[in-house]
Amino acid sequence: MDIKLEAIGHSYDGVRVMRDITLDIPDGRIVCIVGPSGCGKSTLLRFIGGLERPMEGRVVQMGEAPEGCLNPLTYIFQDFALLPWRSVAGNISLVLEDHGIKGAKAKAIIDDVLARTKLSDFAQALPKQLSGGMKQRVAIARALAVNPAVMLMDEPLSALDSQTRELLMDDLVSLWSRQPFTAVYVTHNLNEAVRLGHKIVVLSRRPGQIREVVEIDKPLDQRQFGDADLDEKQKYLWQLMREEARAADAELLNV
Ligand SMILES: Nc1ncnc2c1ncn2[C@@H]1O[C@H](COP(=O)(O)OP(=O)(O)OP(=O)(O)O)[C@@H](O)[C@H]1O
Repeated sequence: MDIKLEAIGHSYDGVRVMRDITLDIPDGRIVCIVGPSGCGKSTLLRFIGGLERPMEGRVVQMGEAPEGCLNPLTYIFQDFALLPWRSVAGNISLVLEDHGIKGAKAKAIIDDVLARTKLSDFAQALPKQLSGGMKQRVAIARALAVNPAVMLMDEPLSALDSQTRELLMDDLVSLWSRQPFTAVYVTHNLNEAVRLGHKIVVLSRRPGQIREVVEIDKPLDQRQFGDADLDEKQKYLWQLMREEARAADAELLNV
C-alpha cells in the first residue's frame, strides 16, 4: 500500500505548526523524516496513522493492505510500550488476541516473528530480564505480528546507547532485506536516516514544511558504518538542518 500526503497543514491554538506537506510514501520503502525539534515530525506521524486529523489537506491510502494484515498502520515507539507482567511471547500474543487469533494460528505467527527478530530463545522471558535493544526487538516483533501495511516508527532507537543502536540498525536492515516492509521513520539522528532511509525528508523549523527530499539509491544491505558516500549525504543533511536547528533552538528558549 502506498500513502500519499496531499498539502497537509495544521495549527494548534492559532499557532501554525505545519504547512503544505505533500509527499509520497511508496510501498516497500523506508521514508525517514528529520528536522529540528518542534517542526512537526511526530504530529505528521499521528496524521499518517489516523490518530489525529490535519486541518488542511489529506492522507490518502492507495492500494490494498497485505494479505493477513490485522492493523494497516502500526506504531513502534521509543519507550517500547511492553506489558511488564507478560512474557515476550505474551506481549506479542496480546495484539493477536485483540483480533481473536488464538491457539495454533497465534503460535505460528509468534514463532515466525520471533525467528525474524532473532528472539526465539527468549519467548518466555519477561521484559525486565531483557536489555533495551532486546525490548525494542520485541516491540518490532509485535508490530510485525499484525503484518502492517506501514510501520510508523517514532524515534525507535533514541532510548538506546550507541552500540545497541548500531546493532538494531543492522537488525532492521536484515529484516527489511529478507522481507521488505514500508515504514515512516522519524528520527533526530542523521546517521540512522542515511543508514535506513530510501528517502529522507528534511523539514524546516516550525511551521514545518518540506525543505528537501534526499533519495539514497544504495541498497540498504550495502550501507556500512563509516561509508564515505553516506558520510557525504549525512554532511549534506546537516548543512540543510543546521540553520533551522539553530533558529528552532533559539525559539524554544524564548518561549
Ligand atoms: N496536542 C498539541 N497541542 C498543542 N500543540 C501541540 C500539540 N502537539 C504538538 N504541538 C506543537 O506542535 C509543534 C510540533 O510538535 P511535534 O511534537 O510534532 O514536533 P517534533 O518535530 O516531533 O518535535 P521533537 O523533535 O522535539 O520531538 C510543536 O510546536 C508542539 O509544541
